[in-house]
Amino acid sequence: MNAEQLFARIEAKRSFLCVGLDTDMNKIPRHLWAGDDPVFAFNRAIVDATAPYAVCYKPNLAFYEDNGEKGWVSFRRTVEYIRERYPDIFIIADAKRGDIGNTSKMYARAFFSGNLVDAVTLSPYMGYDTVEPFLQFDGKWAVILALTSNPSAADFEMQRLEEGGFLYEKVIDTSKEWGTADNIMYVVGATQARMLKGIRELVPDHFLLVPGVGAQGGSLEEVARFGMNRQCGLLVNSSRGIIYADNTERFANAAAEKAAELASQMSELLTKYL
Ligand SMILES: O=C(O)c1cc(=O)[nH]c(=O)n1[C@@H]1O[C@H](COP(=O)(O)O)[C@@H](O)[C@H]1O
Repeated sequence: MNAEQLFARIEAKRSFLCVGLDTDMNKIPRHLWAGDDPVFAFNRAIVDATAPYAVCYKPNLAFYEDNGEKGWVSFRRTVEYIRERYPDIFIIADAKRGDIGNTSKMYARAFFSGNLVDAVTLSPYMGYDTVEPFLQFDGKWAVILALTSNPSAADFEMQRLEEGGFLYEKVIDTSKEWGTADNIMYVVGATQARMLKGIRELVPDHFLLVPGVGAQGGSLEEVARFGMNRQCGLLVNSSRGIIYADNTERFANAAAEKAAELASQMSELLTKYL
């Protein structure tokens, strides 16, 4: 999928919502625990309920790896289910990988061969050869961490450089030359919305993955005001705020309501800023 196709899907649904599948066994409703794969059963219900409002799903690998071998099976079943039932929906494996070229090549194959997912989140701090293998797959994306939503973003990303600017700006400015706006996206936390104005000067055309609305307190309105471009250019993620809206038997309906609420705000913001 390229940027134009992604934008077409955003326009069709009037939503730029990414639902984060950060599925924690301890937080899913008890009645699901008895089945053979409770995580998959939960994800399937969440996906079926939220698909009308979402253009993207983002399973975070940590939540699957925590369950060992079974976790990897739940992850695979989830992405295969989305592919089969909702082939238009973009899938990001939130794995935050990044290693020497020879190793990154294996990570890229693990996620992209067999069309498992469309994109993988990557840490850029080991440089070009960590990202390059992910750019060798047609239609696939590297999602590079730029300015993250966590308080500790101040430790490195927000460091001022002697040459001027912040380290995250250098990361964006350098790495944008490695690929194009059709295969590189940047992560910018919604809690950093005001910095989006400067980021848009560096990458006016790139898509940005923006987590941090909902549970982390970021403002959707500010994200759209400072970050939207001509092709929307935003995928805004919410995980806990949607998938754990309720932990009774009506959890999927509650998730759908939260997703619909966000999508309706997004529709208004598309009208206002696009
Ligand atoms: O790469 C990410 O997705 C990510 C980057 C970032 O800066 N902040 C951030 O919260 N995330 C991820 O986005 C999701 C946010 O989840 P909620 O806070 O529950 O909506 C989690 O999977 C985080 O790991």
